[in-house]
Amino acid sequence: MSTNHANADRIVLTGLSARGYHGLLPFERTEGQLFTADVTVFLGERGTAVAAVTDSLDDAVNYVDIAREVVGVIEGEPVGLLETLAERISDAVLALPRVSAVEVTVHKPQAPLDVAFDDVSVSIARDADSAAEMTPAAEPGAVAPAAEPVAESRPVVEPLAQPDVEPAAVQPAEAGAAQPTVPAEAPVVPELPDVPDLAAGTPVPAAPLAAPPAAPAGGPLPAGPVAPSESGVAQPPAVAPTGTPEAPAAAPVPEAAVAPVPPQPPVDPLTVRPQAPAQLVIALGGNVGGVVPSLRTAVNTLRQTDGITVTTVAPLARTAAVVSDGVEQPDYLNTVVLATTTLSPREVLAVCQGLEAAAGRVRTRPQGPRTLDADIITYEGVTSTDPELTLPHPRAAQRAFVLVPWAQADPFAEIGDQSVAALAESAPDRDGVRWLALDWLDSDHLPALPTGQYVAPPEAEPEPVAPVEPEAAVVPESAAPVEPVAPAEPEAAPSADADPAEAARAVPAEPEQAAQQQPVVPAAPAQPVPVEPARPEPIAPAQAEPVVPPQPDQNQPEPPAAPRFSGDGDAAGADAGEWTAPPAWNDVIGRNGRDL
Ligand SMILES: Nc1ncnc2c1ncn2[C@@H]1O[C@H](COP(=O)(O)OP(=O)(O)OP(=O)(O)O)[C@@H](O)[C@H]1O
Ligand SMILES: Nc1nc2c(c(=O)[nH]1)N=C(CO)CN2
Repeated sequence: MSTNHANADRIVLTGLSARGYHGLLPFERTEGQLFTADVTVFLGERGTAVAAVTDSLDDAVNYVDIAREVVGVIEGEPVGLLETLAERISDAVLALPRVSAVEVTVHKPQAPLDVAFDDVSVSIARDADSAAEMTPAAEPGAVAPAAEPVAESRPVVEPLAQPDVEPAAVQPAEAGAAQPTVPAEAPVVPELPDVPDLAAGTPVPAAPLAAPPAAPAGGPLPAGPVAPSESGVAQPPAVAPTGTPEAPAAAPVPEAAVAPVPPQPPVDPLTVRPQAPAQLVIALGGNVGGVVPSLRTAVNTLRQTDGITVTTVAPLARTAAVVSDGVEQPDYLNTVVLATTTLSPREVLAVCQGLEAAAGRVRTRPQGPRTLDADIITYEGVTSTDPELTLPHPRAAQRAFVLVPWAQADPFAEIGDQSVAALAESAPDRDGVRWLALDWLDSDHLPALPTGQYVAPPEAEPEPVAPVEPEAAVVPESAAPVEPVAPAEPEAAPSADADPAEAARAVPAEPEQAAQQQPVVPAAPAQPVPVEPARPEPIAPAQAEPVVPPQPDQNQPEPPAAPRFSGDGDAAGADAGEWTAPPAWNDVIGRNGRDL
């Protein structure tokens, strides 16, 4: 940076992050990884003076434009070196009006190093004059301007926080790799080995897991919370596990600079811990037993798990069961936990499976009823098609029972570049989201309705079927058309005093949508049903509490007949098949699923 800008007005943006495909290794070009840029933009002669007076963006440099330029370069044409990336960012920012100089630091925190490290970055400083002096034909960033003082033009590569790095492990990698567009003298500071690598290098797998070759997909995993080891930070997991990373032959490194590392089998990237805490989204749900205590226990366990930091817990949603086999199920309670983690993806999966086991989950069939389901929805920077751990979760983007609470917790969340909030509204089961409870973790007064099935009002005049036993009787709320479910705004969430009948009215309006959902049971039976308070799960947490039973609606008219419904996806009430009494809600919530 030129010293004449030292006191200049400036705009500073830090941590501008995007996924890029820069690097010398083939998998970096195919899988991509996180790049972050810090940019200090020095303003021209008048600095911010004019804008400060006019208060008009027309007289300012819009930081939105700066961010767009930077992210555009990161997401744009892949380059091999951080130096090149920094130069291109510098060029793009300098091209903005009123920018006189710029300082750029590019971070690559997931660089494929085979040692523990926090970050690697390249910093450059450029001013508009020196940029203009650059050879027009040259690739941006390819050639440092001759007129620029070396001290200013030379990229500074800063491997950070690497106290344990063995000298032999520090290799000129990106810098030393033959790059035709980079002048030989440019990157003189050795960069940590941005090379080797998944294929021939020695990334540090997560400590509790077996060595990479011994950690096949689906291999044994620790069944409970996992504490990260001090030294377990390793190369980033931004690699699809299905592809075998190629040997680094494509990234030639000077012979003498290569540490003698014996060839090793590829590492399963899902066993690798992130170098910086990775964003994590976990979905929790259950429809059997004491679901609320189970969910609370799961959240508390996550909070207490070393290597996981829970940042947000979404509202609790009551949702119609989404099933693939047409077999009816009680409604679910669902929530989503946002966290950061220093655990590897497989370690997080092990934690999730530990939560399920602790909740007494027994797998009956795929997507069957369960005391607790804990799925990893996204793990920052990791995509995987491994059936043992598919990331992002392959069905999450179509599941309102995940998307709705997730969007409540993070309105700007994205999955696969799509807005979670937008997906939530169009998800097929959107109308099956009956309500949300905001304070479900702490409230002594849970919404009146626990899980339990809900029957949509029959559409056609129901034919009498069989006399309905009072215990088994389930009563349609109304045979009249009902209002569609209101968008799940937090304000609309029922309070602890919510009227069960009110919630019961929240049924799908569309017959087709109703047909996609489970046959449902009225939440507010006309006659009181024997209600057992929910017994805590065996592993119930200290604050486990019985769920408030629904109150019968005394104003409810007697039903003319038991509702008919189809278990095979026909519209509720339109099926001529045998009517079966679904389990009353208290069967589900209070008896730990024994009657299912
Ligand atoms: N992202 C993921 N999160 C959790 N489990 C996953 C994930 N990807 C794959 N799996 C695997 O899925 C297997 C089945 O999980 P589970 O029994 O919870 O499925 P399910 O709940 O019936 O269906 P769904 O996955 O549609 O929610 C697990 O053994 C696990 O290894
Ligand atoms: N509403 C709802 N439906 C489901 C759920 C769930 O959590 N909520 N989980 C499933 C399998 O994981 C299948 N169906």
